[in-house]
Parts: sequence; structure tokens; C-alpha cells
Amino acid sequence: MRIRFTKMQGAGNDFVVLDETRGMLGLTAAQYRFLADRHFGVGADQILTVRPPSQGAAEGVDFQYVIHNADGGEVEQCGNGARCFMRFVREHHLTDKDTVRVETLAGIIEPRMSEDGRVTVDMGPPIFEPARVPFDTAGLDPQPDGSWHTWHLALGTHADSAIVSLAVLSMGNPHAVQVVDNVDTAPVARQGPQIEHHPRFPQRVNAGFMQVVDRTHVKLRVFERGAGETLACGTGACAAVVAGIRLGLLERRVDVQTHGGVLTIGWEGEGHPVLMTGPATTVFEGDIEVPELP
Ligand SMILES: N[C@H](CCC[C@H](N)C(=O)O)C(=O)O
Repeated sequence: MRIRFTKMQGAGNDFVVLDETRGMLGLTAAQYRFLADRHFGVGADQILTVRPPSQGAAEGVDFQYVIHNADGGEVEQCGNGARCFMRFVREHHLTDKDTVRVETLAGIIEPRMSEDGRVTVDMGPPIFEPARVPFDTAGLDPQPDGSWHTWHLALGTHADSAIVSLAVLSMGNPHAVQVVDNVDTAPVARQGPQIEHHPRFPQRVNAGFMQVVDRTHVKLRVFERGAGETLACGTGACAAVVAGIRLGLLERRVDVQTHGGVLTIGWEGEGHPVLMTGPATTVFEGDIEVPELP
């Protein structure tokens, strides 16, 4: 099957974007993996699909937003992708609105195109109940830490064992954030997979490593569920700033320096949504022959 795609990136987190507003492509997980493959396909961290609102969607919803990780698994939310989604629907004349309401597995989000070309997204409120992350706390005691608490988890085998202190929360997708002294020397490659696949995360988890520069600036690296370390993770930046605010380390508006660029995150506290602002860029358009892969 020959399909049209758009390659996009938000702070270096890169995407293949597919337009299914005029008909479904019916791709399999293996075909999503093919599109994401950096040698045999186009190459991307995630595949984003633009669809009309689902049957029974809430009033006023403009689009549905479907996200698959590079490993082919469908996931609930993608922050950098939401900004690229907004740029895509404008550039492809699927809307002339400055703000759209978008239905995701995690609920409704509202991306808004700013004058300066950056995009701001209302990502909805963070979720802290472990069962809703999901995170299995059986036999674990929360560790008092600032105005909140973290969880001490043992990683690895005897040879390279470590106890990490994780702030666990959901932005619709699961995140486990630890504060480190220096992101450049943090053991992302070793601990990232150990955290992602830790048995206490039944749906796996995105592993964040945050260095607090000052109360309004952090550096962040994220080993993403289903994609590995990416140059930036939008929901990861939201989760890290929310955790830092609740740990008493950060103000309510923070610049997050990632390897791929800067995201600005704001959160006014409990019951409020997290607002994320950052870049969204179209890299190129293309066509590709997708093999039949059941
Ligand atoms: N790997 C994530 C999905 C993509 C999130 C990230 N690319 C973002 O910008 O939020 C997960 O499995 O939950």
C-alpha cells in the first residue's frame, strides 16, 4: 500500500503524521513499526494519526488524535506530538481555527497556535493516584519528600543494583521522574530500560531524569516507553515540572531544557491543567510503499 505521510518534529522528538480524515488506512502494529524504523522505513519516535472525532465524541470536538510508539504500541498521550498535530491540521487546511479540541485516549486536549509560531497545549490535569498511573505500590511505603512523596524502587541485579527515588504520576500516560545532580552523567541508558520495564509498572512507564538548575529552569532527559531516549518528551516535561513543584523545588512556570530544544511548562497546582508551550516543525512530505505486515 502506498501512503502519503508528513515528517514533523517538536523539540527534536520526531513523528510520521498520517491523515485519516478522509478514510482509514487500517495499519497494523508491524506497519507502524515499519514506518518508525530509521533504516527500513521513514524513521520516527512516534506515529501520529489525524482522524475525525469518534462516534459519540463530546460536543465541540474537532479531531481525534491516535498515537503509536516506535514499537508499534498505541499510547494515551504525546505532548510534542500535540503541537505538531496543531501545525499539521492548519498547514493541511483541515481547520482554520487557532485552537482545536482534540480527543485522545487520555481525554480532551486543546492545542493553540501562537503568533510566534510556537504552540501551547492545555494537557489537562496531572493524575497522582498510583492505581491510575498505573503503579503497583503493594508493600511500598511512600517516602515523605517536600509537600509530596516519592517511592524508593530497587533496580537491576546485584552487580549493578541501585535504589532510586521516583516521583510517579500520569499525564494520561505514565511517568516516573527522578531528580539527578547532572543529566549529562545520569545513568539514562542503564536505568531507563530498568525503570521502563519495572514490574511495578504493569503498562511500563516513561523514565525522566531531571536536573534542577534553579527554581525556573531544569534540564531533562527522558527514556521513553516504547521508543527509548528521545531528544525531548512533552508529557515528560509536564510530569517533571509538576513533580518538581510538588517537591517544593520549582516555581509554577519553568523552562525545560532538553537535548532537542526548550519547552515552557506552567501549572497552577491541584485541579489545574498543565500548559505546555514549544516548537512544532514540518520537516518534509513524502510517499512510501508500506509492505503487507500482519
Ligand atoms: N512514549 C510515550 C508516548 C510519547 C510521549 C512523548 N513523545 C511526548 O512528547 O509526550 C508513552 O509511551 O507514554
